[in-house]
Amino acid sequence: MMRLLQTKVFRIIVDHGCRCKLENTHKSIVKEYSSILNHRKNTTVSTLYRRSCRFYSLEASDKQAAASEREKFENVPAELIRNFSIIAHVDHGKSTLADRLLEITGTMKADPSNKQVLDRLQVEKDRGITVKAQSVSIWHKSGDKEYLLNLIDTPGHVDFSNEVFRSLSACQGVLLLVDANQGVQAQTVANFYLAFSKDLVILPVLNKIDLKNAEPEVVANQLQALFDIDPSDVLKISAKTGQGVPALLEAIIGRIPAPQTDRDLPLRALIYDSWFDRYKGAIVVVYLQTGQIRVGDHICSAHTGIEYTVKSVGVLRPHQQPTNKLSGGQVGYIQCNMRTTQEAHIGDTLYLKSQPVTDVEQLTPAKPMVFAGVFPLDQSQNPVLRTAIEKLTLNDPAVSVKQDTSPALGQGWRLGFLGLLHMEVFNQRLEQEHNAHAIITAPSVTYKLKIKGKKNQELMGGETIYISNPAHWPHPQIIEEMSEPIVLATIITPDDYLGKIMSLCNERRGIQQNISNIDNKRIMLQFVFPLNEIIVNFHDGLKAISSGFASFDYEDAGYSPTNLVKLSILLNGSAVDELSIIVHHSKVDFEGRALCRKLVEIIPRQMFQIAIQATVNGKIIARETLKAYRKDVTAKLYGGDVTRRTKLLKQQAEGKKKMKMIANIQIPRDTFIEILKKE
Ligand SMILES: Nc1nc2c(ncn2[C@@H]2O[C@H](COP(=O)(O)OP(=O)(O)OP(=O)(O)O)[C@@H](O)[C@H]2O)c(=O)[nH]1
Repeated sequence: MMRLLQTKVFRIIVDHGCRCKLENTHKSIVKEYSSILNHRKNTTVSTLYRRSCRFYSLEASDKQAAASEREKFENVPAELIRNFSIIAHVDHGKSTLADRLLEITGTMKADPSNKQVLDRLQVEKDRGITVKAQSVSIWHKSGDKEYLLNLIDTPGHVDFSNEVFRSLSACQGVLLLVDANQGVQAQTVANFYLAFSKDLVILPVLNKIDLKNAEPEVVANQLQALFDIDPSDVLKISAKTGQGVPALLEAIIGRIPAPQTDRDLPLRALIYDSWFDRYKGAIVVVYLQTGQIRVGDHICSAHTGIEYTVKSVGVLRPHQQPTNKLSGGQVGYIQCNMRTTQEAHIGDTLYLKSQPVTDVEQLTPAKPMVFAGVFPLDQSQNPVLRTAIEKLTLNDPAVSVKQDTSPALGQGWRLGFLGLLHMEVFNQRLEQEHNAHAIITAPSVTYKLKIKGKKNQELMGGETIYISNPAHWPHPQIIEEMSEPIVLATIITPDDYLGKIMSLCNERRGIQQNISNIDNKRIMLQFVFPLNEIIVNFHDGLKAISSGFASFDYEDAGYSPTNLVKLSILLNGSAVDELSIIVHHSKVDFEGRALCRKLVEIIPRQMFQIAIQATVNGKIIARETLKAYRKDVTAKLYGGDVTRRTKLLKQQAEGKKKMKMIANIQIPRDTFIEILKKE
């Protein structure tokens, strides 16, 4: 009977001209019809017929709705478009505001489980931070007009400010979000000046006004004191409860200008983001400055000159929604079979082959600040790691990549990152998104060295070289001058913590430049720091001594003369260059002792004793001894089941896989980073 009914159901569908669908999606139709089939005992064939007709007429109306929405996207006039980013200090509520905007405009159903939906990467969910800017197109009705709002949720952490910078090239305005409880923080200042320098309209928005400690008036006054923002222009919202968000939507429409574009001019599509799709290759996210682009168009890259045929275009909702064309002023994606990561160049402009354009806008590429070696656990995993790095750098173009080799770790790469968090996130994404496991060496900055007069070793006399790998540090006798990268840092703190923060800055060789009051409780400090003093642990240290209240941001400030030495590590007499670091001469003894102490903690005891020594120019300055010990994991087992013993030994073997054999010593793969983390 069941068979008969099923057959009838499918025949009915076939009779309604859905043969193709039936044949193609047999399983899914059975699933979709399961509710009908579940009631089959009491259902007549004619009821099934009626239900199936309703089902398909519903599907047809869905299709119609999708087609009319596609048309809406294709025909939206530029005057009805608003392109903006949400920028703010870490945790001031950007992603939560994006959630509310999606809900209030009906792009996403209101549901308490909708939390930071634009933070789609696993690493973002794990860490609760945004690391990747995410664009989304939403419709909003205001009066009798429907507007297309293209919003970009950006990261807040200083290491990802490059994402903010790129996103701003697709915008005419920004929402500068400030937590009404915490007030203006270091990244608020940095983000304000970034948007200001790009001549964007800035909508100041105070968030979290639902919190009982919120002080919207005080924070509005801070904005006035620092940025000359009129307090009456400041909007007050709670991204969590939605309070004030409808008024914010009206302000976006009223105060942010529509993009200035001419759709009759030749196409100029600025690439500001990209990602890699396993089946479709590189997909680029573009802002159309002028012109139009359609599926089937022949386009060229201004950067590489390579030609492509457009396979698909569309908008991000935030999933990909295909359209037939994109027009000037719009933000959307283009898939055109770009095969390699180098082809999808951020800041590149795509134009129509038939209408070449010149003088294209260029986005300055991000400048990596921190460098580290990345090596496979064993050389057989080299191809996997290479592919993973290639794909990930497409999604994270701020990472620079160069081939590298190390005597102990083999063939690998030297990667440049914007900061330590960026490096950790990249490593986590390699593992989570590409299942590629790597050893990452201690991060270092790029030093500038001038080599003495005549030709020395491989180097030319008088030559200036840049060294980011301590293993390549030349002999001190041939160095004439050395300088290190410095940064101008901004710290904002309640005045109670000023004393402790000053001593931390002095300890890190900071030189004070400026101090000013933001209001009667908060102070803004500016310091120049050597970059290598703040890449590891400075931010955490600052947070710890200020109970989380101080915030920190920095920008590149060039190079400054210095006096540095290479601190090398010997394990049982063998130099392990991968563990060496460059330190200021005033800190050599302290750092040498700290490094040896750390290594004793990190390296597991082994069958033999290990001498750990720190040396500078061949002179030993610190030593620790790691005693011999064999961990017998089965020691606690008295007789019993042999499978239990094998299981323990297997677990021990798995643990060993995470180690690297260097100078005959098993070293855990995270040693290289752990040693730099100060106690
Ligand atoms: N009470 C209250 N909490 C809020 C509000 N907006 C955001 N939050 C909370 O603040 C925390 C940070 O919010 P996010 O939206 O992740 O902040 P973000 O600025 O996107 O963070 P990053 O992207 O990491 O810089 C979360 O715990 C939110 O629930 C608000 O209006 N009121």
